[in-house]
Amino acid sequence: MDFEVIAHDPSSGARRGRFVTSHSTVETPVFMPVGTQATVKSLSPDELKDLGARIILGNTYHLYLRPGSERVSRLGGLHSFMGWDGSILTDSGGFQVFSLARINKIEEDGVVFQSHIDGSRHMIRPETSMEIQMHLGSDIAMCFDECTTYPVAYEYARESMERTVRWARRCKDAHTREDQALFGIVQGSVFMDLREACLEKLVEIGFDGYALGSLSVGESKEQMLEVLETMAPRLPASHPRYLMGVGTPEDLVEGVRLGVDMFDCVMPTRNARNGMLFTSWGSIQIKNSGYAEDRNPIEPGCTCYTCRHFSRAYLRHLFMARELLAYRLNTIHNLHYYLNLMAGMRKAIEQGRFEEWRKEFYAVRSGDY
Ligand SMILES: Nc1cc(N)c2c(=O)[nH][nH]c(=O)c2c1
Ligand SMILES: [Zn+2]
Repeated sequence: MDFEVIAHDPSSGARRGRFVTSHSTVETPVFMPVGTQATVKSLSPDELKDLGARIILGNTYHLYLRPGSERVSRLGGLHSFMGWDGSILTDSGGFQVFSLARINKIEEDGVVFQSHIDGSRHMIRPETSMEIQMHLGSDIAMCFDECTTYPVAYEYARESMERTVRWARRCKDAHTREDQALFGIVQGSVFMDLREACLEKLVEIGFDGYALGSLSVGESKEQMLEVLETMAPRLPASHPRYLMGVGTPEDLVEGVRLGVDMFDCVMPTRNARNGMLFTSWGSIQIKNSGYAEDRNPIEPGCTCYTCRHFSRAYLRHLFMARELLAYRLNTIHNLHYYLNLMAGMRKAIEQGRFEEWRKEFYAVRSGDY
């Protein structure tokens, strides 16, 4: 998968890039909406496309358990199964296995766990994760890894990171699908020596892109920023840099400033379903009674379908009545906000004015995060 850096911002590590998969051209920096169970919740592929999404994320753990990756393969692969003709990145399965399933044991060979759906016992090995993702047919697969929680003891973080590197080597050896890129995931928690050692070993193995995992898992913003400031610039400049599972609008801006190219996070879609709507000055909780007769759109000037057609009063009514349309309209707005934020940063980098854009971004925010 060829990654091209088109422009560098003169006053930060921000960069504008592009990569092409067999399904779409992806302009970076990019935000990937999360499509956990072969759907970005409540939206159709056409609506995603209209919002400007060109790559989405699928969860390997979920799709393996239901409907099953071999079934998806028999049905033509994930793109045709879900009717999405853009690009798809599937995560490693590492995160959900460690965060959702009941872990029975982590051993050198892989992880034995019980399904959160029916309690059935499974074992995912690095080779299994590769088989699942090759069956799904995503454009980008992620190496199987252990996503460590926070806090974690240094000794455990070291052993886990070293195992993740051995698993990455096994993933590379087991990955045989030519039309699918494979990214390595840098682990090591908040310990910089472990992070740097991990990156060095992953680069020796050689991947199509490099991700930073186990961030935004409970560490402080300062700790996350410290890892980002140390590691993002060290990820190979000629390859896509991917910050997994992050984050708030501010996290995206700081990640781009430090040279990150790809992001995914459930925040815009999950918060939409909880009635938390993003705006340029911060966020609004639509259920607040103050919006009961507010004829304004979520954000005056927002060009999304929701803001062009509906008032806060109506959106509050739908949310209080638990109408399904509430989740759809809120999701459309929040994803539009995130995708539009990335488009604004891409344009600012092209124009060499990212720092100026960043100052404007913070100037209008009320910091209510
Ligand atoms: N926030 C995160 C989301 C994820 N899907 C992952 C992952 O798949 N692997 N490893 C990770 O560290 C990780 C972190
Ligand atoms: Zn809007």
